[in-house]
Amino acid sequence: METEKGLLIVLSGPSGVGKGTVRKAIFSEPDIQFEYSISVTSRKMRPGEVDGVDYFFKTRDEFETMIKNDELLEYTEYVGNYYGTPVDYVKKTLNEGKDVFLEIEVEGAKQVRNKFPDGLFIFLIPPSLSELENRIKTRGTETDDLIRSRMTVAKNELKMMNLYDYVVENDKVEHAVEKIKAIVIAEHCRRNRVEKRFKKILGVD
Ligand SMILES: Nc1ncnc2c1ncn2[C@@H]1O[C@H](COP(=O)(O)OP(=O)(O)OP(=O)(O)O)[C@@H](O)[C@H]1O
Ligand SMILES: Nc1nc2c(ncn2[C@@H]2O[C@H](COP(=O)(O)O)[C@@H](O)[C@H]2O)c(=O)[nH]1
Repeated sequence: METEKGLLIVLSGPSGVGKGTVRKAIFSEPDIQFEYSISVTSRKMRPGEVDGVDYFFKTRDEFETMIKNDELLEYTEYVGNYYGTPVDYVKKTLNEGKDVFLEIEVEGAKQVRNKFPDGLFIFLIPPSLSELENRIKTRGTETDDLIRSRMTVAKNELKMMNLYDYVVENDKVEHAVEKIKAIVIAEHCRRNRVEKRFKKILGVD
């Protein structure tokens, strides 16, 4: 019998809204059944980041070779650095019937939507623009110039929220996590997957 493909879950939203924080909180839950797709980037490693855990860190040349070799499902140049999703991992994992979770910016999400129209696209929004700026500043990883660039991009990205299946406000991390988990369960139900899963667990046809 052919294995049913997993669900591709895409979490996107403007820089600083809390995508990484929410994603880490989701993956720290014991019952979570998604596989996280680690992105490739040409950006410099931040203190505390680990190659192969937070990102696969590459030089610009290495990244451009990956583009030429068609190794990326999507990629973009964001505020001076490349970011992309390795295609083989995503396809292999979905084919094994596992859900794959991407945490990417808006341009990349648009490219994924074109290739995987059946994916589940969730857009994270901040409680306000001033709170968004406050979060980027508080993180303390960007210079003032980069904060301004990220805020300019963010204002345009927020206009794209109507292209998503769901919009989730990240007021409190734990609320956003619960909402995203509920959305994924609802989508599985809508696509008749939960019923199949329970039947498998219960051993009924
Ligand atoms: N719900 C929240 N309430 C308050 N602060 C938050 C919340 N979620 C995230 N933050 C804080 O906001 C800052 C930005 O969060 P994070 O790095 O997760 O954002 P991001 O969307 O992944 O950013 P980027 O796109 O730049 O990688 C961090 O300092 C984080 O601790
Ligand atoms: N299009 C893609 N965007 C990605 C990917 N991995 C991360 N990102 C997004 O880039 C920005 C900046 O990230 P940072 O780590 O430098 O703060 C942020 O919005 C990420 O979500 C990817 O593979 N493709």
